[in-house]
Amino acid sequence: MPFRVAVVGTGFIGPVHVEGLRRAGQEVVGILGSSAEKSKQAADRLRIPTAYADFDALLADGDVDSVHITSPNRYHFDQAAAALKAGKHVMCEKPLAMTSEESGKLVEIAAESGKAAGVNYNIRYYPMCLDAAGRVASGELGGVFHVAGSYVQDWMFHPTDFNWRVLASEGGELRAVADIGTHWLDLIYSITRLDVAAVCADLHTVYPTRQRPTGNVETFSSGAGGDIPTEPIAIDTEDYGCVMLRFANGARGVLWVSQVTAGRKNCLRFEIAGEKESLAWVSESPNDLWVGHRDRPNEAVIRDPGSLAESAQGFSDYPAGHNEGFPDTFKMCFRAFYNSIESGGQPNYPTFAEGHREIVLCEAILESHQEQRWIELNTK
Ligand SMILES: NC(=O)C1=CN([C@@H]2O[C@H](COP(=O)(O)OP(=O)(O)OC[C@H]3O[C@@H](n4cnc5c(N)ncnc54)[C@H](OP(=O)(O)O)[C@@H]3O)[C@@H](O)[C@H]2O)C=CC1
Ligand SMILES: O=C1CO[C@H](CO)[C@@H](O)[C@@H]1O
Repeated sequence: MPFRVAVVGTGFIGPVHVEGLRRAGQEVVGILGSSAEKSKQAADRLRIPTAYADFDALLADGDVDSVHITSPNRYHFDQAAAALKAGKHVMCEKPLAMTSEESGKLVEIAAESGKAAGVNYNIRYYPMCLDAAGRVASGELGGVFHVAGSYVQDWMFHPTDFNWRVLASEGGELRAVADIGTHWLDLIYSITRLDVAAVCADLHTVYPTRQRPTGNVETFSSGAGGDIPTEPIAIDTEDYGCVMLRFANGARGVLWVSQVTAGRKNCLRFEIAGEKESLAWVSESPNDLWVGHRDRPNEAVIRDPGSLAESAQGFSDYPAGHNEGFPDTFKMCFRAFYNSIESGGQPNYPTFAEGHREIVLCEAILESHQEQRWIELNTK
């Protein structure tokens, strides 16, 4: 029997969850938007049986086993806590909450509930990222020397580009680092299993003032431009960040994030230098993994379900040459989540504890920037 799932949020990523859930074999039974009218429109558009009038109606629906939260960040804590307390499994979008106080409480609430609680760090589920993790776990790479990479976009490039994320009150005190940087940090953790022991950060707001349209702007829709009426608004979150990292094993790292780099639509890159070889991957060509050698020719590995690392088996459905991409990662993350619930085994998905760790890291990054010094994290 499929799990019966309700999705919260009808913007950019809510429908991606609906599609991913269906492709993962689960049943989407209901949807909630920011109003009864928005719920109804989304239910009609996406062919979902129930449109909820409000969150209480969703919680009261005994047909719902599981809730996927894709509302803006500031709602995550209340909605995830209430859903767990109502006996539902929860898959919440990243970042898990606005502060580590909230995310820490969510970890406790999840444990008390006995329900499954995951955070949608979907990028882990690109098959070549899972394959990279398998290579590191098998010892093929040897110990990690250092890690470098970036997550770069251009959808905030113009001062007329606006979204709720640019306001700390809506998305949290950190923007580029929390919104996309935590994907990179989570991915590197999932591949190397190395904890970050200290951070040193430099953040920058390129546009301290933006033009806010007087109506709502959905993620990745075009910005204000044209004739849409706007008002100037002070921006209290960063467009850019550079973070130096020290890992618990002594390895070093550097992460660069930007939401104002023209032409980079949604580009995550990493390069991991190990004792025996290096690995590199770019989300713009996600079916390829580069393996670098000093004493023999480098390798360009093309995704092929038959030759993926053992731990990546089952997370790639299409033969080599039939590319898998962004929507597939949602399907695979949800497959991992629901398979783990069904099997009753250890979580094989990004947990609330891992989502909490990202928020702790974000706070250390902000503190480092504000105090212009290295900040150590408790890695015990
Ligand atoms: N893992 C990934 O790859 C991605 C993750 N995300 C994460 O997903 C979340 C949503 O982002 P995104 O889809 O881009 O944002 P959007 O603004 O495009 O969508 C948010 C949706 O939530 C609705 N909403 C607002 N308040 C509520 C509420 N109280 N209850 C239910 N729905 C509500 C909004 O309605 P209305 O428009 O009417 O206000 C809108 O439909 C964020 O946390 C973001 O970080 C986003 C993109 C990619
Ligand atoms: O998680 C995310 C990944 O990239 C998006 C675009 O796809 C975001 O900006 C976002 O919140």
